[in-house]
Amino acid sequence: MQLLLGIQQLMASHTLISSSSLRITNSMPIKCVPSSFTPTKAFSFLSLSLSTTTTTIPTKSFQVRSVAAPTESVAGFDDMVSGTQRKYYMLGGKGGVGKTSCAASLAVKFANNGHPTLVVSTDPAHSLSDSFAQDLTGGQLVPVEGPDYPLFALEINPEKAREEFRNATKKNGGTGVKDFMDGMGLGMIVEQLGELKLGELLDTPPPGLDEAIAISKVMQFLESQEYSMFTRIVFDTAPTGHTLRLLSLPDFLDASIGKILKLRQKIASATSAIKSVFGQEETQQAAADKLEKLRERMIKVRELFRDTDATEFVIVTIPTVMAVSESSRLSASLKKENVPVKRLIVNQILPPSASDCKFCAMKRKDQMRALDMIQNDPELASLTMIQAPLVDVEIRGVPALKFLGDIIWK
Ligand SMILES: Nc1ncnc2c1ncn2[C@@H]1O[C@H](COP(=O)(O)OP(=O)(O)OP(=O)(O)O)[C@@H](O)[C@H]1O
Repeated sequence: MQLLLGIQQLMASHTLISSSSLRITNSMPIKCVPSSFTPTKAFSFLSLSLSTTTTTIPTKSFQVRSVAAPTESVAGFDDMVSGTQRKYYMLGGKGGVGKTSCAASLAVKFANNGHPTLVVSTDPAHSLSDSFAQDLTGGQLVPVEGPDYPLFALEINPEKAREEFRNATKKNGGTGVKDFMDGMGLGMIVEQLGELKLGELLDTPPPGLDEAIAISKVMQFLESQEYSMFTRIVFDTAPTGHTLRLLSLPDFLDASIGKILKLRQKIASATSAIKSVFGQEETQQAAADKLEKLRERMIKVRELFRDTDATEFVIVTIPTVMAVSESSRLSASLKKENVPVKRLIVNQILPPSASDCKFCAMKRKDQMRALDMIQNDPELASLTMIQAPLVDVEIRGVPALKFLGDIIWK
């Protein structure tokens, strides 16, 4: 009820804050919060003021300007929604900025516009269930209730996926092989395998590995008929650090697995007779096939990331210096890796207020500084900036996500 109230109130103010090109000024006649407030109360208070004020809003004083100066204009939601060929959207950024909320809102909007949509979480923290306020756990396709057309969610369990990977590679590069090879005087080959650092990778996997394997798992799913219906796939990715490592992983794993497979082929003839005696040949072959499949999928993941026709990476940030700095680094890395990035969502911007209290005035000033920083950042200034307001209640459930989606995706 409270959520609906907040949403209705925000809808009333929607015309004031929804445009990506609107500048938020302090000229609107909205009361500010009393000095003894908590942040949560403060924003409820703001929206309450929005709904109860009877003063005419001086729209003239509400300046319109382009906050970011995109070098090339980026088509809006009409373009994102057009066509039935499959498109992938990956949303990423610093932890807690609103990646899941933005990804879920985009998925709802696609589904409401007629696209059978899949939203996938590769973030080990998994907040899709919380965001949709529905149980979407289990690592399987789960239908999301609410949108007009089919929307399914998939929360990949990176732990489970990594375990499968570990089991497959252990048979080739793990201790079982080492003992076996040592016994045959072929220990130096194992040393060569050691140089590939695959064992190290599996014992202390870098955070991006989970993500890479999770996405590889998604690719595996997507090869199946069951998934062919989806024309839009939205990824809610793990925080920035994971994403950056993920980008370099397909190349690394591709090279490592490639070398392992080559080495394996080299020794295959020398050891096949012995292996057949020990009855291990079949298992080895099965493991090698699994590795080869993983490698093929890694190549597909790498290609997918760079496919400008099918993929777009959307950076989500908040107006703070720290988040903007991180977004700038993320944007630079994505560009370096040739991953298509066009849009930057600046989430949680303070809604307009006529008479800010000290706290709100400071906060607003701080946010404006961060927005200016974006304008002057060589990596971010060229992206199309989408501003999303800080809403007075948590965004949970399909109606709330639809509301947020209508503000962000235009
Ligand atoms: N514009 C907004 N107004 C108000 N609350 C918001 C807004 N955007 C996100 N939130 C809230 O902020 C919290 C974090 O959002 P979300 O889970 O989407 O972030 P995230 O970047 O995916 O986090 P994580 O990195 O932990 O996965 C949630 O409680 C969400 O409801």
